[in-house]
Amino acid sequence: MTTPEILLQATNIFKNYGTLPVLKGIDLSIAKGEVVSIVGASGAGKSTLLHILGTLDAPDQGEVHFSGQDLTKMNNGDLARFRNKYIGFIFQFHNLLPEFTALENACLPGFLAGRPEKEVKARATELLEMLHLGHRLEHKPSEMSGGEQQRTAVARALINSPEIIFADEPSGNLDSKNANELHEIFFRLRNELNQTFVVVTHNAELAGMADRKLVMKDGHMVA
Ligand SMILES: Nc1ncnc2c1ncn2[C@@H]1O[C@H](COP(=O)(O)OP(=O)(O)OP(=O)(O)O)[C@@H](O)[C@H]1O
Repeated sequence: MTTPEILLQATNIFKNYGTLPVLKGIDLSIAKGEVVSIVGASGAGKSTLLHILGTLDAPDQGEVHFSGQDLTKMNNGDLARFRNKYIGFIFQFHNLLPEFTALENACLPGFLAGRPEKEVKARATELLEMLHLGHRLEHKPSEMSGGEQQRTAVARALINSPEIIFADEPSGNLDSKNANELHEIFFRLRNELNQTFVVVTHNAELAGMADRKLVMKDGHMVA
């Protein structure tokens, strides 16, 4: 058996909000092509950890290595470029821009990366079609269902072919049918594209489907 390629490694992560200790020495590593779920009670520190792993926030102490680079040593400009190129995000509330269509929303990170417009639009169209949104390209978020909006956010997360996708309660706002469809998409993307996912979820079914389930309690990883 070949050793899995470690994509992301976090070591001894600590984070306080003021006097509140939230992360108390977290170690974890994520291999390429893995779907890892992070579960735990409300307030355990899951979102805080996800934000640090995704470079949206910095730890007070500890290191996050991505393909060997120490992200905690990068300046903000380099981090923003790094994030745009290598990381995709999916949040509970899709965070789509209301005045833009599905196609335009999905294109945005590609435009920010400075890629050619034609190439980005073609890829966004392909992704939206793959996510069964070919008939919704010109619809604005308010003209789409919750499931359609969230699938648009998936296309946006995938547009720059990120190495890793961080999802924070991605199905928290969906009914069970749309939630199941979204979960199936994650595993299809993993199986077909070897896409790596780290998913914070309260959905027991999704957490159980993951290759590994990490459990957080009071700022510690307990399993
Ligand atoms: N920006 C912030 N400023 C101050 N405290 C914060 C901030 N963000 C989070 N916290 C606190 O840190 C703790 C951990 O929050 P976090 O959102 O990481 O938990 P969680 O495990 O994701 O919870 P949930 O399942 O409810 O989303 C909580 O007590 C929260 O109130």
